[in-house]
Amino acid sequence: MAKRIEVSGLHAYYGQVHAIEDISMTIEPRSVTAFIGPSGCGKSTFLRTLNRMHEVIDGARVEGKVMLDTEDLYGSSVDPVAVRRVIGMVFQRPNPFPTMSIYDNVAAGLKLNGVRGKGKLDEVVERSLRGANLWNEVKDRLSRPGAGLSGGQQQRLCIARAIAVEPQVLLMDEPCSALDPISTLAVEDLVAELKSQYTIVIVTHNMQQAARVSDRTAFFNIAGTGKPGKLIEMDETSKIFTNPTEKATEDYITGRFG
Ligand SMILES: Nc1ncnc2c1ncn2[C@@H]1O[C@H](COP(=O)(O)OP(=O)(O)OP(=O)(O)O)[C@@H](O)[C@H]1O
Repeated sequence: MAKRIEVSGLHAYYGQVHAIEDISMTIEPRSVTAFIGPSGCGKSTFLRTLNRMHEVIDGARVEGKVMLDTEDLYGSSVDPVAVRRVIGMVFQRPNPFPTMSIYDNVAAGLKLNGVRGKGKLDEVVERSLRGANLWNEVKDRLSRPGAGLSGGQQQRLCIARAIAVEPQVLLMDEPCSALDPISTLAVEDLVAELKSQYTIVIVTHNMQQAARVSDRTAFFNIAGTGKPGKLIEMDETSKIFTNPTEKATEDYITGRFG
């Protein structure tokens, strides 16, 4: 299921604003890749170019190439909605559909994909909630609103919703920033389990988190206000955190940045 992402020469713009410049990298399947870097360096923008979410913003555009195994995601015959289906996304703030039950939150994407039949839906909902380490906490209240769960539970519900449709890649944009430390650990444990099946990319401001959950880390930086963000280096996480090649990376991870 997991696929490799190969990015080459990627630029992203918001109207006249050149947000990220000339990014090339390979994101390996069945592993976790972390994106770190100071605020405004374009981590979230770059993440959103990987599943064609960037272009939903008025005036936003992308140049360059993103390959998902052998498929060119920006190819002229590619449907962006289909791309978003195979490259799922989990956002900073848990965003369950507020009026829907826990069950329907997880089943929504399946129903949209035309899956019918209670037996099949029940099976996928249970498997996804188990996969998100949430089943035991919610199995007796599946018909209650998803919005009634705690923040950490809501985030795991959003992860269950994302994995229910069996994506090939899971993009996570600061998925723990609104969570308490216990819920954060629950989500990190989950990420560690999911990586055996998925290609996972996680944007995080928390460097301990990047060190705990990721196999490879990409450090992005920005030369100054109004300048585009750039990829400075990408390597094994242990290398980035102990012996980075670039001085800018070392300054950032040791807190000397700025
Ligand atoms: N909707 C938008 N319209 C115009 N400019 C935007 C928009 N979203 C982001 N930008 C700009 O693009 C640049 C990169 O922003 P982005 O949010 O990707 O950075 P980031 O590294 O994820 O930041 P943070 O860590 O603070 O979330 C910034 O200069 C930002 O102001």
